[in-house]
Amino acid sequence: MRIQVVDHPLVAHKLTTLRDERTDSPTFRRLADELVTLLAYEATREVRTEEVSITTPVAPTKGVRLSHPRPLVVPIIRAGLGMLDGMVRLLPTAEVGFLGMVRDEDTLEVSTYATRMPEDLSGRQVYVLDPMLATGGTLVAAIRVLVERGVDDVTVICLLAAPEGVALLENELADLPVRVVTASVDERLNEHGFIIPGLGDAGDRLYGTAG
Ligand SMILES: O=P(O)(O)OC[C@H]1O[C@H](OP(=O)(O)OP(=O)(O)O)[C@H](O)[C@@H]1O
Ligand SMILES: O=c1cc[nH]c(=O)[nH]1
Ligand SMILES: [Mg+2]
Repeated sequence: MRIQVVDHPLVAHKLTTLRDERTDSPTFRRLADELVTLLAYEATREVRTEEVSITTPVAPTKGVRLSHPRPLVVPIIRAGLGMLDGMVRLLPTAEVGFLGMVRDEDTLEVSTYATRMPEDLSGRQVYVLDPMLATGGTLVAAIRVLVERGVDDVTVICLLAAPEGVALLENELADLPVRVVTASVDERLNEHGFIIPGLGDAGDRLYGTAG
């Protein structure tokens, strides 16, 4: 597994406001959307392309276009939905599949409550969107589903990661073609499985359901 922390002043600036407890839901949604687009620019560096011949108004030339089949983008519902628009802004022709997953707040065990994706994903390149990589349980389960369906290239985009979650992915998915792109690897998890310093509960902050 490879991990890339995007080191860019605009990413750091937006992430700081996102973390701030005073940031309201509308601002949080907008910043998450903007951050994803910045992270996606790095995350799509290895998107599959093919050469094409075109003619400009003055001369023939060669260029590239996205290969077929197009990449599949999979937001992990619920919080990952807050990243979808920012991603498809860069990849407007991507196919979109959905995985609904939630972790039990006490045991931190993950369960899957919705799956809406093509059955056969043989040879597909996939971008998984989930703002938080905490214990890593959610992403390990999600990536296993994708790989079982034939996916051979997975890039995860998350806003924040914890070292514990990164280690779990490294251990559990060691032999799989997985790359994680994030704005930060934070210090640690607390006793409730929350990222420290983190940004709190991403789903609650996106959708105003805290408290
Ligand atoms: O790495 P993990 O320890 O598995 O935790 C990360 C998961 O927790 C959050 O989802 P949550 O279960 O709160 O669901 P929600 O998106 O519906 O709020 C977050 O969006 C991740 O999916
Ligand atoms: O810090 C965390 C950990 C898991 N899920 C969240 O939304 N936040
Ligand atoms: Mg949540």
